[in-house]
Formats: sequence, structure tokens, C-alpha cells
Amino acid sequence: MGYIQFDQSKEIDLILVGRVAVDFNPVDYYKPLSESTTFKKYLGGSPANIAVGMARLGKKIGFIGKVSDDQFGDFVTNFFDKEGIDTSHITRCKNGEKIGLTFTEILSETESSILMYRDGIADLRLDVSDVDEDYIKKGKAILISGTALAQSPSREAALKALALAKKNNLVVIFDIDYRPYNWNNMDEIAIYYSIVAKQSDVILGSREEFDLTEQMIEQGRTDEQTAAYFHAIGSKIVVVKHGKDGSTAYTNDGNHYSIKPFPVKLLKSFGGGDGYASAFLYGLFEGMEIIDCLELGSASAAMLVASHACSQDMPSVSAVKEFIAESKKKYGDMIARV
Ligand SMILES: Nc1ncnc2c1ncn2[C@@H]1O[C@H](COP(=O)(O)OP(=O)(O)O)[C@@H](O)[C@H]1O
Ligand SMILES: O=C(O)C[C@@H](O)[C@H](O)C(=O)COP(=O)(O)O
Repeated sequence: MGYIQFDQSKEIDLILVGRVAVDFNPVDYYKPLSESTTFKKYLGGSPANIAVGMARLGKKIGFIGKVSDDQFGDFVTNFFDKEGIDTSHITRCKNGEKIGLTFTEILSETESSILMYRDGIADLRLDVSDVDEDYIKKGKAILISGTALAQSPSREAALKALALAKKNNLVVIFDIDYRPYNWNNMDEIAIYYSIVAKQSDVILGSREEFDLTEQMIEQGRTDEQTAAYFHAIGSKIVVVKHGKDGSTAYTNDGNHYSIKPFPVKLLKSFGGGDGYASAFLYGLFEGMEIIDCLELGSASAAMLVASHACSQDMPSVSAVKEFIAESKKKYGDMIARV
């Protein structure tokens, strides 16, 4: 308990920095994307999905991002507004850059893929002038999404947000969120991921994402070595996700806590990470024990891989608690305490 202290005098719980986008998920799924003809449109973008997830869980959320100056820009800002997310710092592109579009393929319950349209992309036009210290000051915590570091000027904007967050004592959360699109080369990934990871209180990533982050530090680390390294330079919680094999949170007192996924009838295999992040972070904000934060994260993730959307299907607190209670009734206590 108490690994992370949030300044309760601040009015916004979490400010996220990164992309807001649009997902098109096939309604005629379980066939290749090339053959799908009908899609449902949802707000998308990993940090935007996390924002919706946390808002549904009752947290006050702000967002720093850039969207296209068109009807899709209207769609995502209106969606955020309806969810009660503060859109005052989501700005519009002025030179025709377009919001990211993700077309998803749901081939089977366990085989999904995503096709991203991210050329001339709006979110990576986020500029240092879009990052305002007075806004950042209002947050208890900030979440930097790794994809915002892929290119300038978004890269500098994200680093400015990080610097101002440190200056104003916000809790810094880094969701590595590796997407190959828009990065120029592996060296830039290693450089910018490690800059942010080294200054973060909480780091969330898969083994592959930590390997990318540590390319210029040391290769081939185990999860324990990764956690020990980041703890030694100031991080408090390092979470390593292993997909369907579960996840482990390493805390800076040398403890670690593991959780397995909740058994669920899968619809698709993406969206879990964002459900996981939002509910895990909700637990941290509520001052819960780490194992309980993991349980919430794992439950929300399972609910998301069982549903069609990544944003619109984010659960409320009562829904996620009911899901946990029902699952425990059916399958027994699946928490692996280590
Ligand atoms: N088959 C599954 N059944 C239930 N939960 C799952 C399944 N696969 C993944 N999850 C949950 O989603 C979380 C995130 O999945 P992961 O694949 O690591 O991330 P991402 O969705 O970001 O690629 C996992 O830690 C797990 O809790
Ligand atoms: O992050 C994006 O831009 C696309 C998402 O909205 C998307 O649908 C997705 O891939 C979800 O990601 P995950 O939670 O990391 O599986």
C-alpha cells in the first residue's frame, strides 16, 4: 500500500498525452479484413481508450492531443465530451493533417490484427505550444503514451509535458505502447523510450516493449532485472504484461505480484491492454493493494477482449466488480499471489 502518493488538492486525476483516433471494427468478423464489408466506428487510440476507461470508472480525466479539423475530429471530441473527459486541450490541425484510422481484422477469437492509416497524421503534429504548464499543474498524474515520441513535433511536446509534470510533482506514468508505424529506426525508439522510462513512477509494457526500451542499456534482461534497474533510478512500479500468460507488477520495495487472465469467451484479441491500464491505474488512484489493482486490470482486460469495441465497451466500477465476483463464483479465486 502507498507506493504512489497523489496530491489530492489537484482537480484532475489524470492527464493523458498522445493520440486520439478512430477504430473501424468489422461487424462481419471471423474473416480476413480484405473480405469484411461492414464496420462499426468507435473512438480509438490507445491513450484515448484508457481515458474513456478511467472516466467510466469515475476519474476526472484531461487530455493533451491534436485531431483533424473535420467530422472525425468532431466525432472524437464529442465522444470525449459525453464521457465527461476535458477536451479543452485537444486542438485541431490547421494544415489538413488527418486523424489516425485503424481498420481491424478479427480472423478468429484468438487471431486479430490491425491496419493503421497514419500518414500525414494529426496526433503527431502536437506541438510544444499545445502544452500549457497551467493545465499540467491541475493534474495529479500524467500518462505519456510511447507513440507520441515517434516523431517531431509531438516528441518535443511529450517531452515538454514530462518536464513540466516533473517540475510540478505529478505522478508520471509511461505506457510504452509500441506501434511500429511512424518510427524512423530502432535507435530512436531506444533513445526516447528510455528517456521517459527513466523519469517515470509507473511503467507499463510488454516484455517486447521493455526490450525495445533497454536496447542501449542492456539486452536480454529478465523481467526481474528490468524492474530492479528502473527501481534503482526512481521508478516505483514496473508492470510487465505477458498477454494471455498474465502479468506481474514489481514494486520498489522488492515485492512482486502476479495475476493470470480471467477466463472469458474471446471475441477478439486486441483492446485488452487499454482495459488493463485503465482499471489498474484506477486501483492505484483509489489507494488499493497492488494485487487488487492487478485484479481490476485483468478483469477489465478480459471484458474488453470479449467485446467488440475498445473504448465504448469500457466497464463501470460496478460492472467490473460484478464480473470479478461472477468469475470467482464460476472458476474459484484465480489470483496468483507471489
Ligand atoms: N485470452 C485472454 N483472455 C483473457 N484476458 C486476456 C487474454 N489475452 C490478454 N488478456 C488480458 O489483456 C491484458 C493485455 O494483453 P496484452 O496482449 O499483454 O496487451 P495488448 O492488448 O496491449 O497487446 C493481459 O495482461 C490480460 O490481462
Ligand atoms: O491504439 C490505437 O490507435 C488503436 C486502438 O484503438 C486499437 O483498436 C487497439 O489496437 C487496442 O490496443 P491494445 O489495447 O493495446 O490491444
